[in-house]
Amino acid sequence: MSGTSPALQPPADAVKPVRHPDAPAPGEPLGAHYGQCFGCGGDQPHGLHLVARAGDGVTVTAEFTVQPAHQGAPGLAHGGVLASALDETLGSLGWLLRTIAVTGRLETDFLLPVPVGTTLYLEAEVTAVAGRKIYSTATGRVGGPDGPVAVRADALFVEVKVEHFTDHGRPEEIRAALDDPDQVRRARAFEVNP
Ligand SMILES: CCCCC/C=C\C/C=C\C/C=C\C/C=C\CCCC(=O)SCCNC(=O)CCNC(=O)[C@H](O)C(C)(C)COP(=O)(O)OP(=O)(O)OC[C@H]1O[C@@H](n2cnc3c(N)ncnc32)[C@H](O)[C@@H]1OP(=O)(O)O
Repeated sequence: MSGTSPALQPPADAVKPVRHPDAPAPGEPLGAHYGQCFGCGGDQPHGLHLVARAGDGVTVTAEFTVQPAHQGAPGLAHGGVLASALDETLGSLGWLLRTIAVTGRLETDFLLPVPVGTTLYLEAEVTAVAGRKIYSTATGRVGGPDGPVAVRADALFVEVKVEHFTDHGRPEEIRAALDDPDQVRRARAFEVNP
């Protein structure tokens, strides 16, 4: 069963997404947007360490292998962790639009149990854009990139300014991020007009 609530139906004035001319080339790894990110950060010991690559158009692919720290039931991935993997993959679409956006709504279907040790093969695509609202969809397959869909999601991301983070993040992490030239460069890579 899957379905999308009215909140995730693009409005009549929505347009097709446009891949930014400076988007990473298809196949290029996107890297982490923040080293401490639970989804993609390399410095987060129990994080997902999800690795995403640019696809064609406004799409990305990603892989994530379920670790023992990600269990809900014995030997099975926690649903919230799988939702995080979908959220992270959908979030990485911002690299292709060069837009900073945060998840407003995420609707997830869990179709198959996912054992520890499984690699989840994720794909995400922006389907429509309406002003600051970015509509997108994602799947996570098991057994290979063409295997059965274990999880899927539809989402609404909302474009924000960098002040969304600097105004609301805990000051010590924000200070550290602003003092890190690599972090500032990564944040700018998301923005059309840094
Ligand atoms: C140098 C330091 C830099 C540090 C930054 C570092 C790196 C930055 C780079 C990239 C990072 C970017 C993203 C991270 C990537 C991946 C991680 C995965 C993604 C996430 O995990 S991210 C965390 C979870 N996420 C949140 O923490 C959001 C909390 N939330 C809010 O911050 C607000 O809620 C916000 C901003 C969403 C909206 O607030 P707002 O005031 O700006 O705008 P407003 O409310 O007017 O909404 C505008 C239009 O969206 C519609 N709309 C809004 N929400 C809706 C909903 N839920 N359902 C249906 N429609 C909705 C409205 O109905 C309206 O529609 P309309 O225009 O038609 O009226």
